[in-house]
Amino acid sequence: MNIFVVNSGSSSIKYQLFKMPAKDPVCTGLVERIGLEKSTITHKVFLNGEEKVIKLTPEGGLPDHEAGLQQVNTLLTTGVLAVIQNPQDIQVVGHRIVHGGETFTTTTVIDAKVKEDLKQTFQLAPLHNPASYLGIEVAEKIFTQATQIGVFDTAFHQTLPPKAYRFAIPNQYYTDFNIRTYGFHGTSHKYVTEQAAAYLNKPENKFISIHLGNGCSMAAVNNGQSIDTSMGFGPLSGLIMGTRSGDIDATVVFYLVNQLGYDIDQVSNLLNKRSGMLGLTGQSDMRDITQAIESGDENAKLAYDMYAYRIKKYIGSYAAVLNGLDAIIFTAGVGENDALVRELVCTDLEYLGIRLNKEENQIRSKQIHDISAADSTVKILVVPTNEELEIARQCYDLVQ
Ligand SMILES: Nc1ncnc2c1ncn2[C@@H]1O[C@H](COP(=O)(O)OP(=O)(O)O)[C@@H](O)[C@H]1O
Ligand SMILES: CC(=O)OP(=O)(O)O
Ligand SMILES: [Mg+2]
Repeated sequence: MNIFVVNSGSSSIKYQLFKMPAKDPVCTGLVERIGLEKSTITHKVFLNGEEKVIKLTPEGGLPDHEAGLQQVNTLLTTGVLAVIQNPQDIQVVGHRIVHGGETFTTTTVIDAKVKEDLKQTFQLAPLHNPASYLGIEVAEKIFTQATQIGVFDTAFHQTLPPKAYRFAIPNQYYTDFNIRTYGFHGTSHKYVTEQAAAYLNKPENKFISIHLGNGCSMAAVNNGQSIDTSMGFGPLSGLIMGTRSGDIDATVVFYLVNQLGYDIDQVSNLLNKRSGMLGLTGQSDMRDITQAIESGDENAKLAYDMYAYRIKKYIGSYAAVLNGLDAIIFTAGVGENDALVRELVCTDLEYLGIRLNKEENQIRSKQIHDISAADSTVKILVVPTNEELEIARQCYDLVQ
């Protein structure tokens, strides 16, 4: 079964094509800088164990998601590296959807009613859900024979107990307006904790999963069930991220509005798009910020310390709610690649039984990698995430 997985961001599309049940993708790709001048498409095809890469910079850029996916369709269907004959060969398109709200608690076939309901979630995840919706509309036009399926970041966190997901505001805000913690990156937290359980041969386990990409979140996972997580009602709270503030006292919002005259859109723009590492250092990509540290930039150093300190506080908190700890898991772009972040996080956590092997920490690997010292009672693992594979699996299970 040909399952095409689409992970639409506000200015990017990640995709993978699977011939399920095989778990290795036939091709993968990334469309970047949609809506800007220098859009790029990096398309990789895997043929007999070999990787062939096509890099495109379309003339005049890619104005929108439709243009991006149309180009991807051309790459899939034409030339010597074509992987399907025509778009009708795709039976399922699996979409990553960040926020499912109260309505979508599990993997769902997308029809007109679902699309209507999805619009209600736009203001809950303004950076993400409108882009996913666009991705669905475009995929419907191109892959006309395919069943479109949504896989929600929030679904894995449905097991949170009320004491973790409720806010201490009057009950009516929960009962009437569904204001509660939902949690995000669930597909990734699920995937990496399952991988870790298999790797450690520990079906019963207490794990802390640390997903550090552009968006960052942590989850306390007990025997495969999420019991607490750092993102909340929307994907803004918790850890310090590329451009998002993470946890911040709500009093700051009142002050911005009442004293500095901000309107609410300006506050949202500030906290979602201009804060986090970008606000602290002027850059949001950790590779650039590491370079700044190397050239002696004090702001960059402080920002790294703050970033790691926030993660450390959540590790302490989740070790407490789990009442024990078998492993902490680093994943996603920063978690998998940034040795300095991992070292800062793991320093001075001996009390919890966390001891890093600094040499192993420097080694890059595409496989699961144990970076804990021999005397660490808690395993420290780097587990490459694969949200697209997890989405493909869930789609396959649903249509089988
Ligand atoms: N080699 C690297 N060293 C440090 N950070 C990296 C490296 N490669 C990627 N990153 C970080 O990973 C981030 C992207 O992570 P990713 O999981 O792809 O995020 P998203 O899915 O949210 O776009 C980049 O913004 C960058 O900060
Ligand atoms: C939920 C979320 O923050 O997603 P991303 O990391 O892809 O921005
Ligand atoms: Mg991501």
